[in-house]
Amino acid sequence: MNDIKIKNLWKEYGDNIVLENINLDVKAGEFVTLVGASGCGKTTFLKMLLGTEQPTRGELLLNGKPIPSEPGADRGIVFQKYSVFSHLNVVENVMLGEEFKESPILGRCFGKKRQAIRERAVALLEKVGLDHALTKYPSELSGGMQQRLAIAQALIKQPQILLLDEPFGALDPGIRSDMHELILDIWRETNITIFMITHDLSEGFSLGTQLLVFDKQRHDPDQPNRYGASITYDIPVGRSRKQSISDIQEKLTTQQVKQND
Ligand SMILES: Nc1ncnc2c1ncn2[C@@H]1O[C@H](COP(=O)(O)OP(=O)(O)OP(=O)(O)O)[C@@H](O)[C@H]1O
Repeated sequence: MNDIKIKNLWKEYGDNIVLENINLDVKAGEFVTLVGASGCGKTTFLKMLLGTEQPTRGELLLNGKPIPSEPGADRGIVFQKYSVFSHLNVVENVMLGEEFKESPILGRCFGKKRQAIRERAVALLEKVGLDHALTKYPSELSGGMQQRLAIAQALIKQPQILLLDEPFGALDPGIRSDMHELILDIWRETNITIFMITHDLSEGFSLGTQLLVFDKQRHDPDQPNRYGASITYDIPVGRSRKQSISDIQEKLTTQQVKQND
């Protein structure tokens, strides 16, 4: 099991308090969606789960132990901007992570080992609907195809936790709904824990099982960095809807207006 427990977590950059007093329990296999005003610290939060940023204070526990302070194969991430390698073709992009794991110096395997990695990569590309484009380069792919590739790239390491930072934000609505189906299929098949940032509250409600709203509870107009955001709503969704979308939407809009003042 990969339960996550967060206790009184703070993140500060110098005198900019980004996150304060974050407390959270996430059971393995949840699909957690994160919403909040721009700049309130959602990406920073994902980076702490990934291990590329460290909390200033507090505890971030995975199965009762501190999350390792560096990225590991158990946690994969997909960003909004395409994070694939432009000089590698589709199948090579997916194989790369595994080749580096097997051969850290060369980053390339040979013979049967390479063949086995290739077969796994092709199977994943089939799952994300890119098996017809194995030898294409990223510049030849649409935005949706590049995000499918980035998802396959993250999945080849068989992570227990998948972190998605607005993965569909740049895509057209039709493509987005295809991507929703894809990510839900992957989540159901693998029982992986997903954390996904979105600016679209209805996406957060419809995809997630647990919706988190990040917001500042205290605000000082003269010192905007004095207080950080915390989790103001932690709602089970998909099962029950205790709060309405419009209620939360109103709070988010108010927060955005305050930040823009
Ligand atoms: N490496 C860093 N050094 C200093 N400040 C940083 C660093 N990374 C992020 N910040 C600051 O932390 C705050 C939160 O940024 P973050 O990117 O986490 O917000 P966000 O909620 O993901 O925003 P958006 O929705 O616009 O992507 C911002 O004020 C940002 O300037």
